[in-house]
Amino acid sequence: MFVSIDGPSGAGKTTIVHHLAQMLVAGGENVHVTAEPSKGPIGKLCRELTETVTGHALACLYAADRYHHMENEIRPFIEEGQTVITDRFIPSGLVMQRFDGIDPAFLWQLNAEVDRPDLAVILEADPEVISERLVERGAHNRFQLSPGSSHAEVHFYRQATERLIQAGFDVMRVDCNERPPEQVASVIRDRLTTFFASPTSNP
Ligand SMILES: Nc1ncnc2c1ncn2[C@@H]1O[C@H](COP(=O)(O)OP(=O)(O)O)[C@@H](O)[C@H]1O
Ligand SMILES: Cc1cn([C@H]2C[C@H](O)[C@@H](COP(=O)(O)OP(=O)(O)O)O2)c(=O)[nH]c1=O
Repeated sequence: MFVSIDGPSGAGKTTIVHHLAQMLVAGGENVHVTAEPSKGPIGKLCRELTETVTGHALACLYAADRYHHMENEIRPFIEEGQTVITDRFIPSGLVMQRFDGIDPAFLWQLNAEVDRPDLAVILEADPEVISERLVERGAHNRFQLSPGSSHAEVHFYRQATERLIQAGFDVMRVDCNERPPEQVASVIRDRLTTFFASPTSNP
């Protein structure tokens, strides 16, 4: 089982991944939590270079990290029978580099050969809500610093989500405006429980 969690900065990805993993482990699942940029060599480069490298070069670097992450971490853990949850995956790749003006069709092509998650969760919240959370938490990157960045990110996410649905991804959109993180995580856990119960999902 492979689950990705994406959504605008401040929507709650890292918080929800933590709660979801705890809930699944408590329910007896073997869970491996990971994130992008990954902890691998290309992910390390991504982290070092996001503030200074832009545009197509950065988009290619994040895509390279994703392919390497998939081959060297995600697939092996899935093959071991673990449930892999990643904090950011393809949807982030379709969204973040748009801040540098990259064409969504180019981003789609760059990510076209990446394994699809069994469930791509998109956390949704209004721009006003996430920008408030970001002020409280602090910005993590240059994309979160410009005024109106939350509005732009929410808009890019809507477009990316529509594209994923159109391409046949199993997308779960979760409203994170009002619900506390534990409740968001339990809504996702309930959806995953239906996967675990299905005879084809756990060979
Ligand atoms: N559902 C929620 N309701 C209220 N606050 C939340 C919720 N989810 C996360 N937060 C808070 O919002 C901030 C951003 O959360 P974080 O998990 O870092 O988001 P992301 O990883 O999407 O950038 C943190 O301070 C976190 O405690
Ligand atoms: C996966 C991915 C991440 N990023 C960037 C966005 C962030 O700067 C960084 C991930 O940082 P992170 O700490 O996950 O951001 P936040 O918690 O605020 O959501 O990587 C991209 O630009 N493209 C990508 O494809």
